[in-house]
Amino acid sequence: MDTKSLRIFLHLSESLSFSRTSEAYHMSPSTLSRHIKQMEDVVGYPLFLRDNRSVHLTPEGEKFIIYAKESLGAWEHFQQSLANQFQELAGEISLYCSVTASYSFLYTILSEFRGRYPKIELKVHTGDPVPAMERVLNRLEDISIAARPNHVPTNLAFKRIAISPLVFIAPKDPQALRALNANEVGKVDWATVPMIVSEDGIARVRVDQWFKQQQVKPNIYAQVSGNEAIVSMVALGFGIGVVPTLVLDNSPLVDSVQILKVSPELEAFDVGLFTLKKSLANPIIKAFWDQITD
Ligand SMILES: CC(=O)[C@](C)(O)C(=O)O
Repeated sequence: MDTKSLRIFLHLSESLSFSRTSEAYHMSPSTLSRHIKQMEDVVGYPLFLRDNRSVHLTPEGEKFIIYAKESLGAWEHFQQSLANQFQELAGEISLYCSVTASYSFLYTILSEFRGRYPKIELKVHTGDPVPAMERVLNRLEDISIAARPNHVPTNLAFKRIAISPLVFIAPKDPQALRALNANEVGKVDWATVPMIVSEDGIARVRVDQWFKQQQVKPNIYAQVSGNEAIVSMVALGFGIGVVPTLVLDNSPLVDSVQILKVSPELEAFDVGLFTLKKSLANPIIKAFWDQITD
């Protein structure tokens, strides 16, 4: 039976007045009567007893109220579930970050997001953080995690996740240290010590500036892409490196290296998410962005 008929029946079962119910449904009392008659034919029993002065429900009519309410409830429930399905955000986001960032941040970022938006699929690409911002600018990724440069392009939005000091690290083993002309912590011959630094990017800019300030030309032994590998090279005794502490904290080699106290200290990394400001008009990216609180 159609939902409109069920609603009309329920209205009449409450009003017990053909004139009021016909008015409510903008039909004449005789059309309403015909409607009810058709329903009674389908049900096979009279639903109402009527005479000139009053209208009463029959026992079958009473039972039919239960059926009508249940089926309308089920119908509404069904419609709601369709509506929810269309309102639920679905789609794909691509995210670029370093392996370290995936260890440190993805769990926190994604654990709530996954529950709230199960239909948003995530594509995570990991690698050297240096090109992370560029990849967003070039639309290779929707979002990336990286350190904020001193000048962020105006079409990019940035949201901080963490501050991580940028530190000089040396091998912990005293013999390995001595082999590097750095026999005492804090006493390093900066002109000769082999340096292991980022090939490029913010860390490299800061290290180069630091050496310039010291008026020393660094002896660059290795240029590495990806901070994790800098820790490995230093742990193996190849030189002194520069990495954000975040990378150290997540490195299996953390116990093989030590942080050197240097003055002045390097400017810390301001690590966070990048996306194109334009992309925030996309509800999926906006949903991801909005659930990050620094
Ligand atoms: C998140 C980031 O880009 C770091 C901290 O620099 C890294 O993981 O190397």
